[in-house]
Amino acid sequence: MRKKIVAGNWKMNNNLEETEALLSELSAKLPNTHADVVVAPTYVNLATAQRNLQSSAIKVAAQNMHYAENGAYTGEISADMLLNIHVDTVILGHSERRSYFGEDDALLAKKVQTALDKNMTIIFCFGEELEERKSDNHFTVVESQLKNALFQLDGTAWENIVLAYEPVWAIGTGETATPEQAQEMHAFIRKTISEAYGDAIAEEVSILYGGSVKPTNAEDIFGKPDVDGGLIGGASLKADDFIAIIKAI
Ligand SMILES: O=C[C@H](O)COP(=O)(O)O
Repeated sequence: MRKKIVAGNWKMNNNLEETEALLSELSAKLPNTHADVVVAPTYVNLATAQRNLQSSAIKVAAQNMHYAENGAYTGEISADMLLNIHVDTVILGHSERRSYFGEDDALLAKKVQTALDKNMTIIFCFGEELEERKSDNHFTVVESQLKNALFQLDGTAWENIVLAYEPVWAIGTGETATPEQAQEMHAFIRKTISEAYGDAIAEEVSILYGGSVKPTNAEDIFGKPDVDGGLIGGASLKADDFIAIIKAI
């Protein structure tokens, strides 16, 4: 049965002290849950987070990585550097990486391949912009994001991939996709995977929703059959909100 996952993407927030305080509050308040709980602090605090969570059920993920093994890539982080500090999960393709740092499908395909070569778990983000939804192109956009970055992989790769559908118009805006919009897109994503890889693989892939998930809407969104959890931004920075979202699953 596919996994339920609640992941917190802390983006460029929280200094060292704030990171440690949030981690200890989350550890202390973490409810019993069947879901995997993941947090993705900023790079400089990853090793600390990993150390502080050694005896916790909360997993640590990185927010990005480079595709190269090592070398002259100023400001970048490799898969081996993450694995060296025992971080084996990485978020790739977040819309902020795509729009502010020019990451396109071709680059993401390389990053995905490197992460898979290193046997890492990938939380792969994608989703349409507002104009694309308004012009009724959201299904086409999502399909092409998936096909361009992921559909060159063989079937076994999907064991290491978690999808995160994040409509860009819902990220940090307070405007959430309705549970029905999320379900409609998640069902479309699963059908698209099924057509390419077959039902068995499509049924096992966890598909998270991201975009203004809050304690007040989490239960309705997570209640939809093709929504397997969430990638949470703003609300994951407040322990009580994040815990409430975990409880909602
Ligand atoms: O990675 C998380 C998403 O960008 C969602 O962010 P948000 O919950 O602040 O809208």
